Amino acid sequence: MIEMQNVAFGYRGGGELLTDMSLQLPPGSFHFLTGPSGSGKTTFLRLCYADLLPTAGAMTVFEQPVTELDRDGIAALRRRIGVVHQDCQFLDHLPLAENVTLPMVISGKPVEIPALKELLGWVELIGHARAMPAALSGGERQRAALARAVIMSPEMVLADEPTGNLDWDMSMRLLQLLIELNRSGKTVLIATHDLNLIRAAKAQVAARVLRIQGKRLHLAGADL
Ligand SMILES: Nc1ncnc2c1ncn2[C@@H]1O[C@H](COP(=O)(O)OP(=O)(O)OP(=O)(O)O)[C@@H](O)[C@H]1O
Repeated sequence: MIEMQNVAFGYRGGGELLTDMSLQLPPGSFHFLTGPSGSGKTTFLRLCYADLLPTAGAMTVFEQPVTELDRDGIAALRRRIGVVHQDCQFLDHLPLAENVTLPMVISGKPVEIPALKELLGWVELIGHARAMPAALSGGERQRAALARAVIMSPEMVLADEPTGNLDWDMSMRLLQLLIELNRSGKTVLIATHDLNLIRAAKAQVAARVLRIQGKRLHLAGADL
């Protein structure tokens, strides 16, 4: 699903932030990505959904070499990936339901109310459909962001510190949703610094852990 061979990335004007990364993320797999603050986790996720392109090496997403895709190709690739951003990125003047359905509206797809209700029910936000983003708790925001990430039925879900500001119970609720998505066949990749979250997940799914250390990507051992 994602394959990297000796991939490197550096922001313009800086040196290499990530270097010599080789990796295979098979379809249906569940991975965590961890590493110190500033090590490049968000950057790595952005490479995965072709928001950034490698500065060296070979990388394919859904078997397509990302550096050879044109704008339409990249847009088509992104439609197959749902992203939960670190800061949720809601439009503050739109109620929750409109924020969740935004990807459908943008791509010109009709919003089917029963499907929307089912999705909001799944994330336990039916009663908050008309709430404005500012009136939501951290956990509600993250669940709404997850609903928005999966409304287009992506094959892969990437989440950037989805439990960053949540208490343990709320983190577990969100983790459960991500595990359910994986059990329904979706490939899941979660960036987190929370080792307890990783341990809790590993008790339930065959999750593997990638760690960024010293600009390189390592597959962590079974001890974590
Ligand atoms: N658009 C950008 N232009 C230049 N440098 C950037 C840009 N975005 C991030 N960086 C730098 O790249 C490095 C890695 O940032 P990134 O956000 O990927 O790390 P992270 O591991 O996700 O951090 P955190 O855990 O704190 O969210 C940081 O030093 C950051 O300042």
